Amino acid sequence: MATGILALQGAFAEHAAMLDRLGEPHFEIRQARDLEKPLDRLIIPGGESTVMRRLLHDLDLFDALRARIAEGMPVFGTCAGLILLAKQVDGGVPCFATMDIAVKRNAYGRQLGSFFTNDSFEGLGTLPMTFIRAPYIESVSGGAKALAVVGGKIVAARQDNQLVTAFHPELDSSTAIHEYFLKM
Ligand SMILES: NC(=O)CC[C@H](N)C(=O)O
Repeated sequence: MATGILALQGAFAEHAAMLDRLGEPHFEIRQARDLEKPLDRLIIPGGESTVMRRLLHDLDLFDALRARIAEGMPVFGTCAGLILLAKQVDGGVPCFATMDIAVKRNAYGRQLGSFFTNDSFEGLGTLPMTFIRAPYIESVSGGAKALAVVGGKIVAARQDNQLVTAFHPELDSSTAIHEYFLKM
């Protein structure tokens, strides 16, 4: 199985390191030509969702990737990646809009925007969670289901082939969420 990591901007190298730890092959997606390779699943990293959204269009990646996600290719979005998959974005503009979640960007405000906690994740037990200028999910609808709630806010969700976290599992020691994704 070939895992592509969107590598336009942000924390793509950390996801690559995580997949290396799991012995899982991967490649970077930087330009349309990279989509000629077999692609079985996609990771969209954290970073700046506004910049990534613009680059996806400028580099002609948007339509092909959106079609693949809509067809059911497994996709894992962390932080900015979560924002890019959401149908509704408070404080931003939807991008792929394939997931029935409403998200709030930079939701914790400047002071509290970055923090660390340990909290429970559906089916995986207690996991480390690093939040960096994080969004949270205001609501899930349709086929989307919450997988983790921290301080009353939904911070992870899944809808069929789409998995999102508001935090950054690629920055912590636990490989559990990446393993969960690789089994989807
Ligand atoms: N760490 C992150 O990915 C932050 C997301 C960023 N605040 C955004 O809106 O894109």
